[in-house]
Amino acid sequence: MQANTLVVNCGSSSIKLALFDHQEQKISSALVERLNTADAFARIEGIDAPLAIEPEARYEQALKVVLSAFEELGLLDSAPSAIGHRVVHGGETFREAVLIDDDVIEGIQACSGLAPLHNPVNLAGIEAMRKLYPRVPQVAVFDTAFHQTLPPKAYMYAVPESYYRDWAVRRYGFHGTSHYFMSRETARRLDRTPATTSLISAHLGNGCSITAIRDGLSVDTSMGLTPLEGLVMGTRSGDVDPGLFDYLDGKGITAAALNDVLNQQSGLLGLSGQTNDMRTLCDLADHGHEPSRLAIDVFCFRLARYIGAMMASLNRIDALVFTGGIGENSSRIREQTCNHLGLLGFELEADLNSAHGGFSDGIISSPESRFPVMVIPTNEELVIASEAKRLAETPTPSERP
Ligand SMILES: Nc1ncnc2c1ncn2[C@@H]1O[C@H](COP(=O)(O)OP(=O)(O)O)[C@@H](O)[C@H]1O
Ligand SMILES: CC(=O)OP(=O)(O)O
Ligand SMILES: [Mg+2]
Repeated sequence: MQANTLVVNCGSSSIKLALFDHQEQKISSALVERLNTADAFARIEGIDAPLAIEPEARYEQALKVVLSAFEELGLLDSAPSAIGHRVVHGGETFREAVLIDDDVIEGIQACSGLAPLHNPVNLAGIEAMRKLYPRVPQVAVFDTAFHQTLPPKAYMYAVPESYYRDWAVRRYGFHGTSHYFMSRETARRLDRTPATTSLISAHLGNGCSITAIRDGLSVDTSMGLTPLEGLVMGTRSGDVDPGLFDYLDGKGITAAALNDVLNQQSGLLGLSGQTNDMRTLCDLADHGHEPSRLAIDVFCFRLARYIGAMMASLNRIDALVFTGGIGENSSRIREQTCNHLGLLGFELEADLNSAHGGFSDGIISSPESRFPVMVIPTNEELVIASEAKRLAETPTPSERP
C-alpha cells in the first residue's frame, strides 16, 4: 500500500514521521532518535533492526535514510501527494494550518524567538523536505491554532497593555493539535457532538499542558507566551515567581541563562537531579530515591491545582481526559493527581486505572465519580495528515474556475 500523506514532526533531537493512505489510515511510522550525536539511529514501526544514521547527521540526511527505507519497503511511491509539518508557534500570524511558501517560512522564523526549542528545528525539517520534494505541497499545522478561541480574559497577562499591542505579549497555548484531537475523540466516545462537549484535556508528555474545552472550543490553557508556563514538565519548570529573574540576577545569573535553566535543566530533571523520564523516575522513587519522589509529588500536585483552575472556565464537565506518554501509561500519576481532587468529586476506579500494567484506554473513574475520567491516546499525526490532505487538495486562487 502506498502513502498519500507524510507527516513530519521535527524535535531538537528526534524526528517522528508517519505515513497515511488516501483513507487517512496510518500505514507506517518511523522515529529518528539521538540526532546530532554519534549514536543517531532510526526505527521503522514493526521492524526490529534499527537503520544506521551517519554520526552527527542533520535533518536532511536522516530524513533521506528513512524515506529510502519507506520506498524500499514499498510504502512510499517516489513522492507523497502532501506533506504535513508540526510547527509549534504560529503567534498571532497563523490562526490555522497553511500551505507553506516563502512568506510562511518567514512568518514561522519571526515566531522563533517565542519557541526557541521548537520553531527552528521545525523549520529545519520544512527546509529539508522542500529540498527533497520541491513539487509536493507542504502544510504547516500549528500547536497554537486550536487556542485562537481563548477569550481575552484568558489570554491577556496583567502587564501594561502596550506590551500586547506593541510586542504581541499574550498567552498563545500549545499542544493544540493534541487538545483538538481530544475534544473530537472524547465527543465521539461519549456519543456526543464536539460542539456540545466540554472537557478538561491533560496532555502529559515531555512537554505538558492542560486545556479547558467548552463546547468544542479552547477557552483556557496552561502554556503561555512560550511553552514554558504552567505544569511541571520533563526539563521545564512550568510556573515560577517572575521575581526569580531579578533575585537570581543579583547572584550573577542573567535572564538569558536562567531562561535556559528553566527550559532545559528544571522540571522533573531539575528536582530529581537524575532524569526527565517519568518512567525512570517512578522506578527510582520505588527504590527509595527521595528527590525522585519529591519530583513526582510536585508534578502531581501542580497538575491537580491546574485541573481545579480549569473548572473556572467550564459550566459543565463531560470528562477529564489524560493523554500523552505519561497520561496514557502511568496509572500512578493519574491516581496521585486525582487523590488531590476528591473534594471536587473526581474518583478513580482502581481496577480500571491500573488495568494493562498502567496503559489505559477509556473510562477509569468509578460510578460514584461526579465527573467521568478517561484515558485517550492522542493522535496528533492523524490531525496533521488530514489538514495537509485538505489544504493540498484545495485549489489555489489561480486554479479556481
Ligand atoms: N509506563 C510509563 N510510566 C510512566 N511514564 C511513562 C510510561 N511510559 C511512558 N512514559 C513517559 O512519557 C514521557 C514521554 O511522553 P511522550 O508523549 O512520548 O513524549 P513526547 O512529548 O516527546 O512526544 C516520558 O516521560 C516517559 O517516561
Ligand atoms: C509545545 C511543546 O511543549 O511541545 P513538546 O511537548 O513536543 O515539547
Ligand atoms: Mg508529544
